[in-house]
Amino acid sequence: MRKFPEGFIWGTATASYQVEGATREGGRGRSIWDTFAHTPGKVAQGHHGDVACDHYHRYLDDIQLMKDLGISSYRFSIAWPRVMPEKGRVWVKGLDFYKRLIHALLEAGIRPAVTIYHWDLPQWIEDDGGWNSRETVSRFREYSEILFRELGDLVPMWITHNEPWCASILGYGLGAHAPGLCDWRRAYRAAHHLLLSHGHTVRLYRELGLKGEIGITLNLTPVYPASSRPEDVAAAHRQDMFQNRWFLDPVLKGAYPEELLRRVDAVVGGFDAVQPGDLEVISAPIDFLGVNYYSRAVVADDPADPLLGVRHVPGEGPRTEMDWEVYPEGLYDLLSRLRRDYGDVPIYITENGAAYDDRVEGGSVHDTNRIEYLALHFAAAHRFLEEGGNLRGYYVWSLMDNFEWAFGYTKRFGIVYVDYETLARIPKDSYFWYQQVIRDRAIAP
Ligand SMILES: OC[C@@H]1[C@@H](O)[C@H](O)[C@@H](O)c2nc(CNc3ccccc3)cn21
Repeated sequence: MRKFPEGFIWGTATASYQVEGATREGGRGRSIWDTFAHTPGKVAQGHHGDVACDHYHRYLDDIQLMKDLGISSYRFSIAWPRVMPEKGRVWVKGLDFYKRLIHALLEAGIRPAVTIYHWDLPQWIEDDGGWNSRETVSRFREYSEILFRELGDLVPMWITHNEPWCASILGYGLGAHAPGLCDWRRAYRAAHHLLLSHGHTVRLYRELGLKGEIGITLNLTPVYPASSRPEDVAAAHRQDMFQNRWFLDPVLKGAYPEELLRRVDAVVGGFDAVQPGDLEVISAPIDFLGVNYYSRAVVADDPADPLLGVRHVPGEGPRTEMDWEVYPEGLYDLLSRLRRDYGDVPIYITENGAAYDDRVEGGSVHDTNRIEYLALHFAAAHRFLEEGGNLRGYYVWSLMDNFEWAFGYTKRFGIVYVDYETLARIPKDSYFWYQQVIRDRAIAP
């Protein structure tokens, strides 16, 4: 058996817009994802989060599932539109649901890990410029201060942002996510303001003297060259800069990659969002780095690509329902690279999991493919730990099937199946497998 350390944190993760529903309850205002999902053509089959998994009303049953699972921590996000539903209005009572949720988690012996922002920006803030506007930085700090003052003594772990790369590139550059804009200049500016708001919020957390830990979650994708040809190796370097170092370097080294700044200058005419002192704020020391890992990228040189001169090529591994290659070695390589290039920063894997075409058969879901995926990735994490890696915990994405952004409910990541007709929860075989791993604090050799 491959044992994990005493005190290793086993968890599961979700996000507000993906599971809560109740989008018109408790005084909640509209988010950019309400707008985006209700815009025809943006989300598969016209799906939206109005009901989702109805976690807002079923959270006690879901906590019982977590308690039976045996996890020590649950990562979830707070919906900003519940606290700032409209311009000029703060609705602290919008936190009542989260206070109930947190107290119930603590009573169940489960450590709450709160993501302050997981993409559901209040629509009125987007109407005011959203993450393209520097004003949103101060609004995010104001929002964070409300959370810290209301929940700071109850919540021991805070994540400022989930995947600023996605929020900026997918939301403002490629238009695949809310708010659905296709403007690279806004994407770069949004990325900078997301990072700046992270730094100010970390500083605020320190100023308030709160006793927990705070960090940021980045989606990180190790990049491999399609061949050993120098031009493919150079292409992988460029993709790594765009995919990973763009956010890792400012947060952990206090500087953007020089080559990125040159490309931004060439593509959008300069990085006018950066002001003196910003990078010092962004690199405020953090207590941990949250890593979301799902798969790797393999790239070849392609001069025809205007942005980076790269072409993605498929890896040779099996694929999940998201058409992502199953490549557990990439997790080990990623964690080792972080330790090598960024020092011994404590790491939590804040998301890892897979979507598969799960079917209910006689009241069970035999998701052996997901068990295999998780076993291979747990083994990669264990290898890193064995080499002295500073890995604190692992949050499986996701506790339950949920709203998978532009794919709607067509992709299932949960270790618990959700019947969207009845909202019944059915623990999958992977739930019971994970339950045993937690009991053993080990995986089979
Ligand atoms: O797609 C699965 C999850 C998603 O449900 C989470 O909300 C989000 O935090 C998340 N991030 C990734 C990895 N990054 C990513 C890459 C391409 C598109 C969307 C997300 C996967 N996931």
